[in-house]
Amino acid sequence: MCIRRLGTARNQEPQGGTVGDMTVTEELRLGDAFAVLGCAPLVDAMGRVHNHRAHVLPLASPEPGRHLFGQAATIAYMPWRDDVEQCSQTFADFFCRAAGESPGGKVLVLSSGGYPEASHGGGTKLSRVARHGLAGVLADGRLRDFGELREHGFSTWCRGEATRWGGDTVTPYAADVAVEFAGVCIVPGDYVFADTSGAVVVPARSLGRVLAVAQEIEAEDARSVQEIRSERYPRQEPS
Ligand SMILES: O=C([O-])CC(=O)C(=O)O
Ligand SMILES: [Mg+2]
Repeated sequence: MCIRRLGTARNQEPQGGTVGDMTVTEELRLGDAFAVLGCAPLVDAMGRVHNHRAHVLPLASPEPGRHLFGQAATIAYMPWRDDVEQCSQTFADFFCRAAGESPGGKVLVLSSGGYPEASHGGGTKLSRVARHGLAGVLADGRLRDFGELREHGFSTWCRGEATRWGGDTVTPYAADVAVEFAGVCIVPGDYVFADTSGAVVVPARSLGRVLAVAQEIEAEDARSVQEIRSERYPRQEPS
């Protein structure tokens, strides 16, 4: 059974408590800091701190004004088979294993299972995200019922809307494991941020460093814009 500790969907008031090592207030503040920066400086900062790919190209959302931030709770999808035991387990089982004992504020991450055009869930199954206080959903596949997802109040980013049920194409296979997401490795507990520009995945232990470097990059960019404002045209090379 899922244990609901916190309500941190972005339309809800924080109810106190902790998310991982952080209080809910600290995590909301951090999410706001990410939102102010946006994806590009965060991706640049990841490039300075780490060598691996950390960015996802823009996704679709039922409510693009809602950014998504939180620690990844992962479900790995696979192509559906009629003879594999996992394919007969329910989405609820995988959801609870992914979200763990403290689902509040987490981001449910769904890998594509090789079929990004297939539906990976919809308004009914994903109503658990609101019920158990997760921040939202990041799906490398399509989702159904955009209208319902919008009403649930959490933030959703995915490959687009689907109308056809996808349960005979893809199926949850494992929970709380590393997943491949659009060419990026997402490990449970990584921080993910998504907005209209795309998404970025930050290892939990690098969070403070990446945020600080992204803020430095923003300051460098602001200085460059100031210099460009007083630039002569054509540029005069120093003699
Ligand atoms: O049934 C599904 O797999 C997807 C869906 O529409 C829902 O969860 O509402
Ligand atoms: Mg539905």
